[in-house]
Amino acid sequence: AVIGAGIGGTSAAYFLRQKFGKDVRIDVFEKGTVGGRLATVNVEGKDYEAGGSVIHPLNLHMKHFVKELGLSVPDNQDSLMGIYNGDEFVFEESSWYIINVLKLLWNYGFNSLRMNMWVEDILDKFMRIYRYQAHDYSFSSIEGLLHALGGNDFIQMLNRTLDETMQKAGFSQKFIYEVVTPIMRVNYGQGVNISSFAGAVSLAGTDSGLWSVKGGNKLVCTGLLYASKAQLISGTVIAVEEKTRPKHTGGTVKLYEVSYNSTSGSASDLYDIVLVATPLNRKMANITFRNFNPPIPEFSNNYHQTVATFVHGRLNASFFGYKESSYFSLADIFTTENPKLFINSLGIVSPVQNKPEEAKQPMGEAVWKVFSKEPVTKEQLNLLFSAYDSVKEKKWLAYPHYSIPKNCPPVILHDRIYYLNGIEWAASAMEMSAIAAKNAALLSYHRWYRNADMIDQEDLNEKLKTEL
Ligand SMILES: Cc1cc2nc3c(=O)[nH]c(=O)nc-3n(C[C@H](O)[C@H](O)[C@H](O)COP(=O)(O)OP(=O)(O)OC[C@H]3O[C@@H](n4cnc5c(N)ncnc54)[C@H](O)[C@@H]3O)c2cc1C
Ligand SMILES: CC(C)=CCC/C(C)=C/CC/C(C)=C/CSC[C@H](N)C(=O)O
Repeated sequence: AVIGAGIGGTSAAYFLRQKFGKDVRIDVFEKGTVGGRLATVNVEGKDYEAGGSVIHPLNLHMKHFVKELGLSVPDNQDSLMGIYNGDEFVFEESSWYIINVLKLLWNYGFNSLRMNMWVEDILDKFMRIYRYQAHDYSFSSIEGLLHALGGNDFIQMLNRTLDETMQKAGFSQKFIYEVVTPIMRVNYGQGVNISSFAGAVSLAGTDSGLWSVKGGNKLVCTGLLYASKAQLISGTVIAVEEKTRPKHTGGTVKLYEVSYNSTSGSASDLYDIVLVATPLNRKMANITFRNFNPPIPEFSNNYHQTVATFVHGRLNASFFGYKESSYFSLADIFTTENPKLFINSLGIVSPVQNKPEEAKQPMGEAVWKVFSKEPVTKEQLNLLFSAYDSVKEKKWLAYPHYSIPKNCPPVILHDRIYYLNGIEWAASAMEMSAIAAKNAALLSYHRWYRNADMIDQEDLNEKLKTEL
C-alpha cells in the first residue's frame, strides 16, 4: 500500500514496480486529487501552476520521469526581477547581462559569485545520490542519506541556520538581507532562519535553466501511476494496524490492515508493506497507527501556510514607487523582511500550455501569482493592482515550518512501514520526494529480501569510485 498520490507516492509506486516486479499488487490511496501539492488553478480558461512549479536542471529523477513518460517542457520566457524593501527597489534586473553583473558587483562585491559557488559545491555532493541509487543502495534514515552525500558538513547544515552559516562564511549583512532573504521568502515563505540545507536548496531554486512540464507538473504523477500499473483507490486512509493471520502453508504471518473511507463507505485491506507518502500531520493526513507496541510516535511537524493568489489584472506600479508606469518592466518582484509588507513575492505566470506569443508584459493585463502568509484582502488587492477582473486563491500547508535544531522524522516507522515525507525536513521540493520514494522502494526491497549489504553502507562515495 502506498498512502498518497503526490509526486512522492506515485514515484514510489513506479520504483516499487521496478524493484518487486510485475506480479506484486500495488494499491495507491488518495483522498484528494492525484498530484497533491502539484496542482493547477484555472484563471479565465487557462491553467497555471498553483503548487510546485519549477524544477532544477539537475533534478535527474524528474528529468527521467518526463522523458520516460513522453512529456515535454514549454519554452522558457525570460523575465526581469526586482527586490522591493517596502519603500523602494534595492535591486532591479536589466535585460543586459553585463549590466546585471556590474550592478551585483557594485552593490554586493563578490557575494553573489561566492554564493553561486557555495550552492554549486553543495549540488555537486548532492548529485552523488543518483550514483548511489543507480547502484541500488538505500538508507534507513534521512541523516544517514545526507551524511553519505556530504559527510558531517551536510549534517551540520541541518542544524545551523542559513544566516549563521553565511555570516560565518563572510557574506555581508546587506547581501543576506537584500538578496538571500527575498529568495527564502519566495520559496519557503520564511527568512534566513531556516536551516542551511533547506536554504541551499531554495537558492538552487533560483538557478538558471529552471523548467516545468507542459500541461502541468501533475501530469508526471498521473503518468507514473499509469506506468506503475498500480491500482488507485480514491479514499481517505484513517488507520493502519498490525494483524496476525494464518498462512495457507501453516503458521502465521503479520500483515498491515489499512482502513479507509471512500464514497462507497468504509473498507480495509491487508498488505505486507506500507509506504506513507504524505506528511504525517493531523491537519494533512490524520492517520492513526493503532495498537503498535512500542507506539508509532506523533512527530511535531508544523507546516507553513502559504497562500497563492492569482490575479488577472494590471499592476499598480505607483505602489512600488514608480511615478511613470511605462518605465516599469519587472515581471518578478521579491521582497525583503519588512513588517509593513503583506506579500512575500509576486510575479507574472504563464499558462501550463503556454505558447510563445504569450510573453510577459508587466504593464499590460497579465496573470500575477502573489505569495503571502495570509490571504490577501480586497483592500490590499486594490493597492497592488490598478485594475483587475478575476482572482483565484489557493491556500496551502505548503512545506515545513523550518526551525533549528530539528531531527528529521524516521524512515522506518515499523518493521515494514516506511515514511517518505521526513525528507521534507531537510528540504521540501519535488525532487526530494522522488529521492525519498526511490530510497523507500529500495529499502523496503532490501529489507524484504534481507540484503543487509545494500543498506546504510559507509564510504559509498569512495567505494563506488573504485568500482568504476
Ligand atoms: C505553493 C508551493 C510551491 C512550491 N514550489 C515548488 C517548486 O517550484 N519546486 C519544487 O521542487 N517544489 C515546490 N514545492 C514543494 C513541492 O510541491 C512538494 O515538496 C511536493 O509536491 C511534495 O510531494 P509529496 O508527494 O511528498 O506530498 P503531497 O503532494 O502533499 O502528496 C501527499 C498526498 O497524500 C494525500 N493524502 C494525505 N492524507 C491522506 C490520507 N489519509 N489518505 C489518502 N491520501 C492522503 C494528499 O491528498 C496528497 O495528494 C512547492 C509547494 C507549494 C505548496
Ligand atoms: C532538490 C534540489 C537539488 C533542487 C531543487 C531546487 C528547487 C526547484 C527549489 C524550489 C523549492 C520551492 C519550495 C519553491 C517554491 S516557490 C517556486 C517558484 N518560485 C514559484 O514562484 O512558484
